[in-house]
Amino acid sequence: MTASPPDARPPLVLASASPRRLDLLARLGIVPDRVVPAEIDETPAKDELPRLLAARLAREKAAAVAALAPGALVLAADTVVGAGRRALGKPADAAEARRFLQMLSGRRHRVSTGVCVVAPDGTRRERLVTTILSFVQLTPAQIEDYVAGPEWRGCAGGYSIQGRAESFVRFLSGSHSNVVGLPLFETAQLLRGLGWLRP
Ligand SMILES: Cc1cn([C@H]2C[C@H](O)[C@@H](COP(=O)(O)OP(=O)(O)OP(=O)(O)O)O2)c(=O)[nH]c1=O
Repeated sequence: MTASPPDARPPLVLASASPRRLDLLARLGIVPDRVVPAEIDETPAKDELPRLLAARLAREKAAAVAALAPGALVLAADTVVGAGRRALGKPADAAEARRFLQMLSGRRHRVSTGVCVVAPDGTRRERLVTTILSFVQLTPAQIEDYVAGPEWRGCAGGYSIQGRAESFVRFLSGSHSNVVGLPLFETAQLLRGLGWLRP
């Protein structure tokens, strides 16, 4: 009889260029074996709802990287800010970040993250997590000040809750890590469900 190898888990590939996702996984004690950012078109389809966009893009990122990483367990995510029916992705420039913050000021909005895992045998598991937030009314000076800094860059909705923008958040209901880019409770559940993480 041959003994099973000490760690028979497939290698984990994180399909993301986001340093936030790497940091969040580290909080679960997980260090991916490889990081392979997915190159996909993130343009929303016409009238696509924000949360459905997040789910679709996570699925597409996972599929794109799974095709490049046979034998691996691939984890991908996508975070979208939803202001009503409008999906706010990563602002292209400061002017767009300013418009996004004006839109979010004094309002309730949702942040949705799609998480998709593809196992080596092609099994796909997904979760879609939504957090509800409410921003205080921002003054024009607050918005200008924020946009003059670096924290809006690369962040859906033009803000980063892990920085100064936490002071804009009057109310949050749901997962905080979901807003930062990866809902940790649900991600751990997915990995446990596939037997990759111990129960
Ligand atoms: C709302 C919000 C978003 N974000 C980040 C999380 C995501 O990195 C980013 C949303 O863009 P995504 O397209 O989800 O991710 P990404 O482009 O950074 O990385 P990749 O596509 O390679 O996985 O916004 C924060 O860090 N803090 C916040 O408060």
